[in-house]
Amino acid sequence: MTMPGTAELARLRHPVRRLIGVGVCLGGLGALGTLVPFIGLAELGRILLAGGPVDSLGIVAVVAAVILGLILSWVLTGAALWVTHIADHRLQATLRRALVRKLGRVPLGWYSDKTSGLIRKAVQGDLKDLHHLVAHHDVDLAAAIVLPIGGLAYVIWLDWRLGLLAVATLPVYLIAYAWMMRGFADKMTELDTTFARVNAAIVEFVQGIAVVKAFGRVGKAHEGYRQAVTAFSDRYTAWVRPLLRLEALTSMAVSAPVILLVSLSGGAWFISRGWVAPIDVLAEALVAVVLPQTLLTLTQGLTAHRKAVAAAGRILDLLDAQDLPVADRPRRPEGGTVSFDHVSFGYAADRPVLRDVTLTCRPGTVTALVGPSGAGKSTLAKLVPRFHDVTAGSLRVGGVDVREIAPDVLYRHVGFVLQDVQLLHGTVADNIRLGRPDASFDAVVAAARAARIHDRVMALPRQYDSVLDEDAVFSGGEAQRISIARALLADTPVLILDEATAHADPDSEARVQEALSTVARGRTVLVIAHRLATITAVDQIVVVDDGRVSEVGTHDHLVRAGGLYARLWKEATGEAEPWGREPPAGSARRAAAGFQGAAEVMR
Ligand SMILES: Nc1ncnc2c1ncn2[C@@H]1O[C@H](COP(=O)(O)OP(=O)(O)OP(=O)(O)O)[C@@H](O)[C@H]1O
Repeated sequence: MTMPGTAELARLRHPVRRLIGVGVCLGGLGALGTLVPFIGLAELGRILLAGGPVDSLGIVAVVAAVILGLILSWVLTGAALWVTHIADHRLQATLRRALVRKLGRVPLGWYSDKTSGLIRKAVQGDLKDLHHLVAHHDVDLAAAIVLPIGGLAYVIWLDWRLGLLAVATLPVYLIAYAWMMRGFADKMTELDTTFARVNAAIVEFVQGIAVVKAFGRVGKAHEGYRQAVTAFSDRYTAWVRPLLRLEALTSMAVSAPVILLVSLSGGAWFISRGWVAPIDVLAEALVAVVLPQTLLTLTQGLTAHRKAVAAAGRILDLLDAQDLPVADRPRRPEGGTVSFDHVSFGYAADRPVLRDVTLTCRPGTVTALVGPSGAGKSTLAKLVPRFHDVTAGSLRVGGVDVREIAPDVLYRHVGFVLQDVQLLHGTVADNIRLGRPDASFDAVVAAARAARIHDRVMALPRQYDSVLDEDAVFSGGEAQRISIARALLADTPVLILDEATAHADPDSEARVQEALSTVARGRTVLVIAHRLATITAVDQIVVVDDGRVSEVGTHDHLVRAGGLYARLWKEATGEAEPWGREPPAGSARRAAAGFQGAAEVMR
């Protein structure tokens, strides 16, 4: 993550820069107003201590000026904060909209556990953390600059030597503070890293508690957490303890008694030399006491500011994510043919995952991608709905390069059922309707029936109106069948199916396979097959090995060829004769019924 500099922060605050500017001006004027009572007190003293009759009119004028100054100061500071809080609300709304727009424009492959965590943090925490940066920091800073400058200007106007006296103790504080803050960023990074270890130890402990307990390792897991906490607390104490002692000493330099002592004793000497009048010393002492307050306000806001800057960095990282490139003049795909033409792709530039893949999948056929784990099957299939864009070659759907199809048109053309099914918080019917919100209830039921999930839904307390995670809790296999119903209702000409590996329960698996066979009818289907027994009857089996297509053919053809597929088939089934036509008995035979059924339905 990049820590934003001034330019980046200015970019983030750009939409509300005028409001912040108004807030800063009002805050600066308000800060000047706080000087009025102090100057007024000094002037009052000057009038009262002057010889001769008391100037009552002068007193009234000064008191009126003090009251007016106080009221103005409150009103202006209040108005400044009101304006910057409006800016904060506007910026939050603008950034929320920008984040939502960005989420709609990034490629699907951008979404991962890491980015989902970042989005959650940005929306839940980071936007709130910006509050200090927008609503307070600049106003505080304006006051911290204007108040000392105004106060000092007044004292210097009285006598320049009094100006020096007013800031006499400040250098002690500033030098000590700079010494304490040396290496602050590095120390904070170090502490953040140690604290991240504490968090990781907590997460590890909580997530793995079942396994840890089952294997009787609770003591060991506790130990990891204890060590992480001790390391953090040792480092923190080692850094902070000497600083606290020093801070206690140096903050004395800007405390009111010390400032008054310096001002009055120094002032007495000035008076004895005939440089200034006694009342001028009083005015200087009052102003000198106020000056350090602004510094303290700034340092107190330092942690909130630091948090806000880090939050701004994370938000900018999200907003700067690369958009999915969209063609200026998009074209519409015709039909459901999917063709890979010398396609290469890699997640990192120096590590190709797919190399020179050429392949055609025709409407009304089922193509199964098989191969060793990590060979690139999922990556290949996910290129079709543009989870990522090819790095070389071309991938066409309906005769048009996917990069030339408008994303919404592409998503209406290519549906996918992934292993990691995402069901949304909402009713069962809404979840099935996701791809076609205007579908009738009858169409929803028909899709659920075809996906073999209707009976299960009817057994729920509120049937199709049951809400996920409230009165509808589905097993992995059932969730997959809901997502199959969703794909069926969306009725896309091309369908990508990531065959579920997680649902080993034979009954659930057989039902998922049955459901898939219905979906396959009349479409171009690309199946990522993890169990070979389920795809023996498909039209085309594509063997992917280390990112290349190593074999293409039907089950019989590939088994006879005696290559990688034949070896995988033998391993999967334990058959002595790899060229045996019949799928093995038991669960594999049951599973095989799925895509065989699909292929038969299509013929
Ligand atoms: N989002 C990603 N970022 C970086 N590398 C990835 C990503 N997804 C997959 N890979 C890598 O790409 C390679 C191919 O992965 P892929 O998931 O396509 O293989 P697969 O054949 O589908 O494997 P499996 O059968 O185990 O699911 C692997 O080395 C994997 O680590």
